[in-house]
Amino acid sequence: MERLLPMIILISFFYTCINTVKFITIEKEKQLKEAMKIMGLPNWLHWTAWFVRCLILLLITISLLVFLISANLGTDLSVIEYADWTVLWFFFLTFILVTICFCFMMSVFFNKANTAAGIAGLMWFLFAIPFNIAVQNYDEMAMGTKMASSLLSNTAMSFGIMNIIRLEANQVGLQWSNLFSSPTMGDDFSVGLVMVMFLVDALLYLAIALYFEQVMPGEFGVAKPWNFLFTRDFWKRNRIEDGPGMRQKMESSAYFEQEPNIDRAGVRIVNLRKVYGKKVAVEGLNLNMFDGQITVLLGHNGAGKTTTMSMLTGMFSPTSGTALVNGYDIRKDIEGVRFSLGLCPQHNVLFNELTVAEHLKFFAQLKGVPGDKTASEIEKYVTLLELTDKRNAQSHTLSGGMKRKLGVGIALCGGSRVVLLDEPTSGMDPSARRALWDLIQKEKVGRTVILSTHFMDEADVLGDRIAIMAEGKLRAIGSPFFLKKSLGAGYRLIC
Ligand SMILES: Nc1ncnc2c1ncn2[C@@H]1O[C@H](COP(=O)(O)OP(=O)(O)OP(=O)(O)O)[C@@H](O)[C@H]1O
Repeated sequence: MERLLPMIILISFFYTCINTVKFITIEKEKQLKEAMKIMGLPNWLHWTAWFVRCLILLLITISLLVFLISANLGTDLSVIEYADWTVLWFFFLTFILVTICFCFMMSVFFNKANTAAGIAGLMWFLFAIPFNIAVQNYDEMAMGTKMASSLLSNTAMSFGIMNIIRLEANQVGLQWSNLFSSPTMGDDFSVGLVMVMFLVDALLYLAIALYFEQVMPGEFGVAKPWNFLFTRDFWKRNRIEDGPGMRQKMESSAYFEQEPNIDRAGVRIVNLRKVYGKKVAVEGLNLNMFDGQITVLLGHNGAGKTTTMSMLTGMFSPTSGTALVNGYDIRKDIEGVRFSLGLCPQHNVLFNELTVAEHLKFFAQLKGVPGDKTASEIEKYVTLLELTDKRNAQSHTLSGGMKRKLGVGIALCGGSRVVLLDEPTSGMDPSARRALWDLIQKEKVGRTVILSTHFMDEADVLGDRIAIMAEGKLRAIGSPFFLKKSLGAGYRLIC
């Protein structure tokens, strides 16, 4: 029983454990986590939500387990006769705290959900190996060795169960009064010490998870330097107030129009460069995008528009150069950048089970809209997006065009100051495109809107300024009128 019971407990936690790792990693894999963080989800809230969810599930598991092993049901599992069930329950409660932190730790190292779940399942049982090796000569083991092996939570749990069974054999059982006494003469290791080790392990696993999440964020996200904890930027929010003083002299030429006379630029891009392996996706980009204007990034497939936007939102880190978004530096303070950002990514990032209204509510609240104002915010965007009939439809039941509309609504809601729309009208019919154009025009007041497209007509209608990109470089920038004048070819009909 000393070996069998730990194994039964490991198996009963196994399913919840690998599922938790899987679902946390799915959020990462499908970019949902980054999308939520871009629109204001604080990291602590993300982990707390997962913690509470797992805690509830595992509390049910341990309550059933304690009932099965300690109630006198006459089954093979009814092995506990003398122990106080409240101490047992508390023992398992500390074990589930460390188990949740174990799941968090496993999930940060992988980008693919199935790989993460597979490896986590394997590690779950590997973490119990030291116990299975040590169990034969447990009584001869030094205290230090027992403590060190207990850094693996499942080994610590197995030691704990072993002591609980020995206390049963002594016909006293585990009680609050003997929590820190060993059932074996001359041994200092006890169930109480195991519980202390659970808490030490939980803190250790959580620290590993939070640290590696920052330095190895995976496919999406900006990696912090390994010593980020010791840098000033990590502890101090650093905002540069934008205004006339920030105005740089931009050379005007045949293809580059003089900048408009607007004081505040929501986005200032300085020498931004991104290289994927050997492919230079964005090369030395210098561009300012102003308040109250729609700046269109126009370019063919592969011109570098999405890469530029991804760097502005912190989805990818730049190879060199930087940008100030609303005064925050994308290399140093991505949380500050995200404070005022709304994003409609190129591929719809929606929760299948949430309805249109629930999406708007969730993202509006993430961006800080107070509870009593969310209803009017939902109403406003459901009406503007012409999705009134679909307000209670789950997102997976919407058509492609409706999903794009919802994505734009999510980006705009909550008063985002800087709004990035990556090909917002792709897959829409002509009338829906025109309706969306009207909406974007109406909503640009007081915001810096950046929109990418490869449709010339869209750029012409929407763009206050159009930045033409090709092969990662800015080739021309100016108002539609300026560009038509300087780049226009062919016939000209003047009426
Ligand atoms: N994750 C990646 N790994 C390697 N190369 C990439 C990656 N993402 C983009 N690229 C390359 O970088 C270049 C710019 O791609 P990007 O997606 O930014 O272009 P785009 O202008 O947004 O095109 P589209 O209109 O098709 O979305 C392309 O040549 C693309 O193949």
